[in-house]
Amino acid sequence: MNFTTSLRDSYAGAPLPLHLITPLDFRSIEALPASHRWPDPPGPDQSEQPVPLVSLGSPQAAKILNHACREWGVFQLTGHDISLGLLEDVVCHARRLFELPLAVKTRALRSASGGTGYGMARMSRFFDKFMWHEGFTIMDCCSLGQDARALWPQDYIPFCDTIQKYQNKMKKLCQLITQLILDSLGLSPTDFVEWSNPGTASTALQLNYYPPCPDPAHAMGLAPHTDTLSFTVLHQDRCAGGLEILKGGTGWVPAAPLARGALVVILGDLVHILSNGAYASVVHRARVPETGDRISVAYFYGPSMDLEITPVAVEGEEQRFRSVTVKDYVKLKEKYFNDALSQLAAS
Ligand SMILES: C=C1C[C@]23C[C@H]1CC[C@H]2[C@@]12CCC[C@@](C)(C(=O)O1)[C@H]2[C@@H]3C(=O)O
Ligand SMILES: O=C(O)CCC(=O)C(=O)O
Ligand SMILES: [Fe+2]
Repeated sequence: MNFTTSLRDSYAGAPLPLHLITPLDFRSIEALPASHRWPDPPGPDQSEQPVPLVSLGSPQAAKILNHACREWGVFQLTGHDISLGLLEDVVCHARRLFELPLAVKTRALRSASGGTGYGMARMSRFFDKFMWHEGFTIMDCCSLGQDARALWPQDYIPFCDTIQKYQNKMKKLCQLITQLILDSLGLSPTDFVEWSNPGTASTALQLNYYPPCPDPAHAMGLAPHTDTLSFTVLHQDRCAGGLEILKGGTGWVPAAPLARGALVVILGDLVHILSNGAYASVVHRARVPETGDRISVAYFYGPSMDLEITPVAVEGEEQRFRSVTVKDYVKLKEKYFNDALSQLAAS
């Protein structure tokens, strides 16, 4: 018997009402409804420098990574072994999924107390406006098969195969990224075993779809948030109108891929806690493109739900956060959302 909580179980606690799960039938909408109209979001601050680029294998990689984690909380990654072909396949399957009629997609609707399947972003309940967005969340092999069969009863295998291949590749890449981050924080190989055990890692894959929008300037793709786990590896299908990060709490900086196949690594709250705030999780949002639609594929990676995280304080610095297990932090985030980290502040 295994009593370890999975990421999936952790989201089963607080049931959500259906109107916070089922997206709008975006294709049938001709004007932006008031429910989806956001007060003018400030445009990006184009004067900023571009997000730092870490090229795996380059002699500069460790140095740039350290700088990027300290100053930005985000970096672009090239030199990884995820092929362009696989990245394109995943986007292609995501598109096939989101192009299904709403009635078919809702056959795989996330349940009120579930973490996986089709629906709005989980965080929707923390905002009074709705986002111009549909998502599909995958947390482990069982839910994948079940949800894919609900969508394509006869033809679910190609989708599952591609997703599984992507998850396997991403998991290996994330182990490597974890190693780089931990090394750069001066942690030991023992810590690495705990933080990146592929057998107990907490992972989730999220397909994001931003449909064509009648009024992109007043719509919000994904509202500002930080990601919960250690970090997120994001693939974007286009080079404009997408991810923006909040730099230094002031301006929104676009983080479109700098090269074909460049992935964006977004630091999450668990690395923020571990690094005692030195590698801060970065607030980010997604805009809606001016024309056409947009797809992004986010892979969330973290350690076992049972791992207790204790901040590593450097140079006699005070410990800024209390120690917390991953599962307790996930609960705090579900309750307090963007205030979860301050709930953890050491008194
Ligand atoms: C492992 C994760 C990470 C989740 C929850 C769960 C599965 C879905 C992820 C997202 C995806 C969209 C933004 C976010 C804020 C959301 O609402 O759902 C993410 C959240 C988090 O990073 O907190
Ligand atoms: O679509 C994007 O660019 C952002 C996606 C994101 O932030 C997420 O899935 O958590
Ligand atoms: Fe995110």
